[in-house]
Amino acid sequence: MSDDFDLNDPNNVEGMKHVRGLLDYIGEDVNREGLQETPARVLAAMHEHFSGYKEDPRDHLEKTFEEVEGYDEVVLVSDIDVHSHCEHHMVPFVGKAHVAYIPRGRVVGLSKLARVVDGYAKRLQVQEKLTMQIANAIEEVLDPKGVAVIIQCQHFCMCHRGIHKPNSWTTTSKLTGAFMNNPSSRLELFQLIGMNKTTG
Ligand SMILES: Nc1nc2c(ncn2[C@@H]2O[C@H](COP(=O)(O)OP(=O)(O)OP(=O)(O)O)[C@@H](O)[C@H]2O)c(=O)[nH]1
Ligand SMILES: [Zn+2]
Repeated sequence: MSDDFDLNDPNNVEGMKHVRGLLDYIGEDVNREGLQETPARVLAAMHEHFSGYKEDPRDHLEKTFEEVEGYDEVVLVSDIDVHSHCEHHMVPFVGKAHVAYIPRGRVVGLSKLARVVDGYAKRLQVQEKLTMQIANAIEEVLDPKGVAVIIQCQHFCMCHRGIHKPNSWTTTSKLTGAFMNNPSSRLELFQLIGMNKTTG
């Protein structure tokens, strides 16, 4: 159990009651030994999974660096692990995000792009909205010459329940500025990502 989880906090007391209700709902004996700490563990896990509500991910992009000798080519951070939860079923969707931008005079710390992804992913989401929120944040704060966000995920609600298609992947993308308007920038992006995609 994480040290900062307070069993006596009224919010947590109430939350644990709800988890016990769900355990009862699925037919469990809520009093058996193995489940004694489960309600608290579930809440602590939810704090982690949904920590994004406590932040404005755009804040991560405020600090920038200008001493980059005028670098104005593609900056791509690829294969950023995504772990989010769909808002329809509250089950995970997991995969990768590729985030790129073309700077206009200043660059941002590379880790901050992954922090923006996490800040929005750690909420209840739909993949399309997650894609747009990341792209909009970079667009608004950095005002770059172009932004590209491509997300590829497996949705547990589609893979492990319902239609049961465990091999299905969902790809979403948002391209702006040069990535949208300039075919050679787009081609370069896809080559850098290794997707070899040549959408025209
Ligand atoms: N567009 C979009 N749909 C999603 C996402 N995550 C889950 N879904 C879909 O949300 C839909 C919810 O459909 P409903 O018919 O209301 O719910 P359901 O009866 O549980 O649907 P099934 O999954 O088909 O059994 C499903 O088709 C899911 O595949 C997402 O990120 N984007
Ligand atoms: Zn779902």
